[in-house]
Amino acid sequence: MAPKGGVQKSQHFRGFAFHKSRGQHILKNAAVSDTMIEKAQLRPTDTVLEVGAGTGNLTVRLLRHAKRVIAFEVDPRMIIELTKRVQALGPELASRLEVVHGDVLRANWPFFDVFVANIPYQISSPLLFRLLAHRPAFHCAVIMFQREFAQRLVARPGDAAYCRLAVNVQLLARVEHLMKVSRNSFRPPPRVDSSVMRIQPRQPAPPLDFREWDGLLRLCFARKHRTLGSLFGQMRVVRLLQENRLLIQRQQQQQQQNEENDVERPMDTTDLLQMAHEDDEKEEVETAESLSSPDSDTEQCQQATALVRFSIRDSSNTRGAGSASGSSSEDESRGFSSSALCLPSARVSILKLSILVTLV
Ligand SMILES: C[S@@+](CC[C@H](N)C(=O)[O-])C[C@H]1O[C@@H](n2cnc3c(N)ncnc32)[C@H](O)[C@@H]1O
Repeated sequence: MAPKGGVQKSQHFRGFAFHKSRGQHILKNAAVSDTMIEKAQLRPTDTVLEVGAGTGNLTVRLLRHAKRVIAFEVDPRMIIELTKRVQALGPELASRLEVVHGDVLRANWPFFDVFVANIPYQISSPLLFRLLAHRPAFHCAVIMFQREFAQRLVARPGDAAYCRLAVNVQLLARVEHLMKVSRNSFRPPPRVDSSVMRIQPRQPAPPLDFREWDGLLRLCFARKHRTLGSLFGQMRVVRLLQENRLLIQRQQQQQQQNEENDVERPMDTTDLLQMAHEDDEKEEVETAESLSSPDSDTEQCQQATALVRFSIRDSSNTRGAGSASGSSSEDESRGFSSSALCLPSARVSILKLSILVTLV
């Protein structure tokens, strides 16, 4: 059955239609596949993870260079084609392939050394953060992205494309633009251009509380054209940060009283994963809102700080304080805590921000 979102009926492969909603644009340019594999610098001992194997144009090449390839694919029709194709290559190569049927974002991921994929673009952001949160960390990833998304990944301070995504990804990984790929390299051709990127996780990962960090970034990027100085100079923002501080203090006191034996959950990359899902969507919404509202500076700032404030309440609720009135399920789903968003700590985090942004 065709998934929701439409089928490009004019584009068929061996009798079946490509589903646009699943990002089914087969990479037909063999030179691009070969370059991706070359840039991944595969060793014969490597286990490779591929997402969206499709009919196997990349997969069959990967099998020739790696010890093992684990390929996720959501569409059973593609899996049938892929399996037939790989079996025709002989038992030795076929035995190196493990195909996993299902949505990669819902699956548990195995261990892998290298990630190589021409992914469905609609899952770029969650997939990327899932990658960066994966432990043990992989050696390198070579990924085809939509060009605009790729440009955001490498954007530097001052660039129009500089955003939370850029800061977060560059904080956690070295990101490199490897090559531009035209839409004619795919069948059917997508409406957008593409770029191949190399991503190498920084090891060890910076010792940060990712929820705290992302809470701060949300404030910093709440209004794109506002400087940090003017943002944090606003009385409204300062007042909200002070309120946050009081809330945190109350939360800590309550925690001490009620949960003496409770150990604080260590910060881990799950927090990073959580924020990633919200990253792009939130930014797009914010951009749309800011365009439609000429006087949205303070509103956006209020929204960002209000979200932070709600999250503190939510976080105290999950520790047994009951349900706070006024917190929507959307707020609850955000799940970032804000110990950094109390005033003194926010100053420290701004310092951290400038140091880290300078470093990456
Ligand atoms: C851009 S095509 C790439 C196909 C092939 N790797 C190639 O380069 O020719 C993306 C593939 O990802 C699959 N796909 C889409 N969403 C997926 C998901 N959530 N999990 C796993 N595979 C997915 C699609 O069915 C499609 O085969």
